[in-house]
Amino acid sequence: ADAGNVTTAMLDSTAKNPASVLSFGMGTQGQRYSPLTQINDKTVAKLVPAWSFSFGGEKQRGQESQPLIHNGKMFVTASYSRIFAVDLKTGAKLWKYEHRLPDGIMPCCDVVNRGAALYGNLVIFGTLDAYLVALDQNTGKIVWKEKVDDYAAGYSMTAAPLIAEGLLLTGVSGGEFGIVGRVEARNPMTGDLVWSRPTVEGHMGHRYDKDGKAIDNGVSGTVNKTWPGDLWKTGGASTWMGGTYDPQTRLAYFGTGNPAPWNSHLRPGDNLYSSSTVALDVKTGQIKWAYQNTPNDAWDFDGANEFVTFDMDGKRYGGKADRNGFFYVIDASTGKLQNAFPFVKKITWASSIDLKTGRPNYIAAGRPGDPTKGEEGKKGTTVFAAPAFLGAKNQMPMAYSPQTKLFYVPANEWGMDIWNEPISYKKGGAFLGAGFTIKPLFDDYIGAMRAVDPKTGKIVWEIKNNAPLWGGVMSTAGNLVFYGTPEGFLKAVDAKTGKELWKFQTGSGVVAPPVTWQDGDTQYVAVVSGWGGAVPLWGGEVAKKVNFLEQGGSVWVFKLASK
Ligand SMILES: O=C(O)c1cc(C(=O)O)c2c(n1)C(=O)C(=O)c1cc(C(=O)O)[nH]c1-2
Repeated sequence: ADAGNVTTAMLDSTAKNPASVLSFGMGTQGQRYSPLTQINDKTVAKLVPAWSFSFGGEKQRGQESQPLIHNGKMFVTASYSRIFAVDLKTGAKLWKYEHRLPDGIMPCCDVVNRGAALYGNLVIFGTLDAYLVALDQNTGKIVWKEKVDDYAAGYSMTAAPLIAEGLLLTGVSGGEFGIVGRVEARNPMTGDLVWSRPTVEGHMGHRYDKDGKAIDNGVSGTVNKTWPGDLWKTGGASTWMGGTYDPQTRLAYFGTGNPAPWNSHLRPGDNLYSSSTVALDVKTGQIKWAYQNTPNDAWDFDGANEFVTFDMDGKRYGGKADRNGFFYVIDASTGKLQNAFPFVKKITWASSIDLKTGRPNYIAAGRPGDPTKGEEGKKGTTVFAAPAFLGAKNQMPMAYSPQTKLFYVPANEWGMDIWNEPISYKKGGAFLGAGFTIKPLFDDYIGAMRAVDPKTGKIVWEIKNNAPLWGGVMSTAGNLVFYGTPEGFLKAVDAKTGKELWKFQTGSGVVAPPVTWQDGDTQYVAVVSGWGGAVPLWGGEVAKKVNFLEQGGSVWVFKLASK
């Protein structure tokens, strides 16, 4: 494995350097593709555990972390803002850091963390009370610690930070509490703020320097143009899944979450830049382009999902499997929509996306009613909507394979009854103005691992899964796709056909993405196991149906038996 300090050049080429996993996404562009072939469609049947490491204690719940691999060590975060360094050869603990969390943290969707970032000699991660902590990779000692925002106002951090062009780029969580989403850039070695860019219009003409002074952004905007009154001040659009970065376009891409509150009748207008992808100039924070997936979002569809860049017909595009059920292919340099097609069977809020205007063709009856009309007492008319608010795809990252030219999307088929209620903003209170009941659509499955062709919009193959899929995906040059299931399995399937080739029971549900690397002559695969995340908390009937595994907290490492 690589030794020494992690540099920008190493991060920009980590996808091509199979000795390490230096960033979330297995490369900042987030393809989650490995060129390694020792473990392949012919050999994978011989994959066996090399070691397993327990996160221990009573603190379990959702484990969504993607491990990082560098310099003979694994860096893996765990629930409740913990991080471990583990010896790659032996699986022995090298150090552990447990952030001291105050009472009253408010993560909406479990006490999760999705991973850390590596830079220089540091490993950096965000905490549930909205701090960033940078530790020495060798000792686990704190090098710097910065408060990002006020947890009592609903701010938290669950995403892995992104390093691009030598800067640390992070988002914030808290869309359900009416926080204001933003992207921040810091000096990764010191934690000093370089710029901060809010993702809610009203702040639209501005970004902020390190002293909080507004600087013209170069993107013109008008306060109140897409937000009524003062609602933009509590407008959500949180950047809770973090971002990706493409060294070719030199842009960082951040998805933005739902506009707050959920009740869309309180905020007529598009509510920019909620439920969008924003492309940022890394050095300045200027928004180079923005594309809104769900203008005036009424279903908590968010737009937070990852934008993964790839080559098609000699051009650079980004793919995004949105919670709203459509898969978008967008010019990564300009933001121009190239294609948008459904990747789930049932979508009730829009019939299609107009490729000329980039806007959805709404189905009016798909929008929950206005409580001020008093249709159902204080509630607005309840509608059945699909996808459910937990999305056609949620936080679990998809993969792209340049070999098969397919995206591998962990999709879910479900709907919900949803209605609106009156609501006003109160600091630290849930800011929804809506209620819901999630419902399965089919008897035999909710999850569906789907191979999606970005060019044709065709689903090339699918594998149904009883429970909702909530872990991420990895593709490899060995013609393999790896993914985990809430039923506890890590699976390997044929990337071209979807045929199942191998599976292993990890002992708890898998809601985290696998990784692979090669140390000397041996290829390894790792995945974190530990059931949790939003489904058991918010899934209602669905959660009852799938809560069949105990909680857990461990990381599993595999290699071929003959090695
Ligand atoms: O709006 C937000 O700030 C925000 C944050 C998070 C989060 O940080 O985990 C989730 C969501 N929204 C969300 O809508 C959602 O469905 C969700 C699922 C999960 C999860 O980890 O399982 N987190 C979140």
